[in-house]
Amino acid sequence: MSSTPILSVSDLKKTFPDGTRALKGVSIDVMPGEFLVMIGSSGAGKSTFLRCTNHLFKPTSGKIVFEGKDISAVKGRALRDARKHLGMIFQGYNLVKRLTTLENVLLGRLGYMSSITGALGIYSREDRLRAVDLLERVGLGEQRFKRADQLSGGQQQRVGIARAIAQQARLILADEPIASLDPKASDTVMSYLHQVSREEGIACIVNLHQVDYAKKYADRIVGLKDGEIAFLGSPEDVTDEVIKNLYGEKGDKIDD
Ligand SMILES: Nc1ncnc2c1ncn2[C@@H]1O[C@H](COP(=O)(O)OP(=O)(O)OP(=O)(O)O)[C@@H](O)[C@H]1O
Repeated sequence: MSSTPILSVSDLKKTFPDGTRALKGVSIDVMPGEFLVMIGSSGAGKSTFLRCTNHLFKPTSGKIVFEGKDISAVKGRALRDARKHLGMIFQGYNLVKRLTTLENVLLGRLGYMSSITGALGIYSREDRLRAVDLLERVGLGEQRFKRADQLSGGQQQRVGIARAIAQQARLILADEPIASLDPKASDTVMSYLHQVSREEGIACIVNLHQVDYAKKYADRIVGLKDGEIAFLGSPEDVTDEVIKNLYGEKGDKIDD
């Protein structure tokens, strides 16, 4: 791993208009290719952190440096450019339901096309072949002509992973990618995500409720509590005491 972070967040704060202080000064560096998992109880600020990082929410203050560029206050074209290498796997923010699986992967190429070819969906042969290849890598080669809304939840998340690679993402933000999946589908999605992170050198920040999955896959774990980092360390350092501090009780377990 290189020693320059792909993402460097300093003193990020987010206060919502109703006065809720969701982030109270979060600082973290994410290294290229690093698989970081964020845990913490409901309302701790995990989603807000990811949404501020990709500007779905406007941060109240703080600095966000992505690929060496300060993107804290970018807008319009500069924001689109900044997001070019930022993959997102969000619940309900993921696929265009009426398009096929393959077309959804190809959407990852839009940032690299002119607005006309993009609007007309004129993808190069190279992009198409690569998209088919990527779907095969996430075990969905056979499903490529199926409409996205006919896929299972786990399959949809895997399309999101393929699309992020097509997009040449350098960082994937995944907000509870396995929240509504059964244990088998959860493990499949997590292992594909982890595998592409390793193989492509794509850094990931994954918000999870399940502590066991966090321990199984993470290089480092961030524990958020009341909008602040309460734990930052390796999976082995997540002791029962850490869990008790974060959740006030034992963390969720993989129940299969
Ligand atoms: N749009 C909003 N307006 C006001 N408060 C909000 C808004 N979005 C989130 N919050 C509040 O900010 C805090 C952090 O919420 P956030 O969704 O980031 O937590 P989380 O850790 O992702 O929780 P969960 O695991 O349940 O998704 C909570 O108190 C939440 O109620």
